[in-house]
Amino acid sequence: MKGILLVNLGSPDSPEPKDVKRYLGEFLMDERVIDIPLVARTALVKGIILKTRPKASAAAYKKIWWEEGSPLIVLSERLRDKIQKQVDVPVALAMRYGSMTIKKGLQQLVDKGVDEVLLFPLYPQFAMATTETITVLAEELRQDCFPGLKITSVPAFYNKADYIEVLSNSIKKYLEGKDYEHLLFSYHGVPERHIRKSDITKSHCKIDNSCCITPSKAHEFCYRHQCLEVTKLVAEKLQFKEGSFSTSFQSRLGFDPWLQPYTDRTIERLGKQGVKNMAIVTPAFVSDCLETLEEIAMEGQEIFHEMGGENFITIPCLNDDSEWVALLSKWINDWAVKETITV
Ligand SMILES: C=CC1=C(C)c2cc3[nH]c(cc4nc(cc5[nH]c(cc1n2)c(C)c5CCC(=O)O)C(CCC(=O)O)=C4C)c(C)c3C=C
Ligand SMILES: [Fe+2]
Ligand SMILES: [Fe+2]
Repeated sequence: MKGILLVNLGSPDSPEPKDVKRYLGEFLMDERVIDIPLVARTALVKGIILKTRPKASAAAYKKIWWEEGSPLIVLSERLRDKIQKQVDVPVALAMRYGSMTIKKGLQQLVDKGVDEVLLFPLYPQFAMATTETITVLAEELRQDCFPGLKITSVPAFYNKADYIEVLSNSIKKYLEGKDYEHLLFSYHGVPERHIRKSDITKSHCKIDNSCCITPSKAHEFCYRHQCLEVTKLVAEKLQFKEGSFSTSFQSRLGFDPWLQPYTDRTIERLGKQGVKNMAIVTPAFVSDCLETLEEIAMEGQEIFHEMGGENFITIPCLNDDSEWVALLSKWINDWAVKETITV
């Protein structure tokens, strides 16, 4: 029997510093997130980051935490439940980090008689820290704990026409009747080094103005290309005028160069340039989370107001939007019934 495992990033068990510390320890010790040798990673994460960051992160989590739990987890559960109503195969949900492990998710499916799993990383764009870390861990678990299981992974779906349509519709619906001069597409950043490491040609990605718009097979695994492409395809679909939208990257950590331009500096610049009304959308996340609800909707808004901006519109992620649920259910049904994955 077939079954689906949806996988999102994860959250701490609670917004208390001890739970945030445990969660960040697992997250940041992932070699596909902080991709330096183990000894240096351990020294950096355990010796420096985990000594100070959990307290500050816990304070941020407390500002956005819901009565039912972490927004990212609650919204992912709502998505799973709605999809389950539209597909005939069992749907489970797991998180790459934290207590809702991929191992538990696979076990839930196996307990229901599943022997063929569609592994669905809930990330539109490929990155070492998104799709790759999930598929690698799932394969390790299959070999170690579930040798009889067949696992098929859904690749990044950033350029699929039906995904772009659903995303565009949600942006359009949310902005209907609202006044704004500029729409910023803000994606989670990654260190530039990650882009070079994922370049399968080992020569294409220069992280300049041209590589990501010059056709290359590197783009199948280029996070920067895939982010820029989502902006381009949505802007084409919604017929945005040149100059009325742009792309930036948020949530950088540490001192290495990360993808630019940075979101906080872009918001600052827009405010300084006299933009009074801006909107912001965050298409690297399918569920609202700390990075959208705190970093963008709270901190981003504060920066904009300090720079003289007046109206800051944050567009929700796709969350459990009905068109999004219908699209994911269609992709799943195509796989379960027709043996094909259209994504
Ligand atoms: C597109 C998705 C994500 C990528 C790529 C990504 C890369 C990445 N992240 C960090 C460090 C942190 N990220 C944090 C939170 C966080 N990150 C993502 C998604 C991506 N991260 C999400 C959805 C969240 C929110 C989780 C939630 O519970 O709501 C955090 C924790 C918060 C904080 O202390 O700032 C850290 C740290 C690195 C180093 C990285 C590298 C590629
Ligand atoms: Fe590129
Ligand atoms: Fe992150």
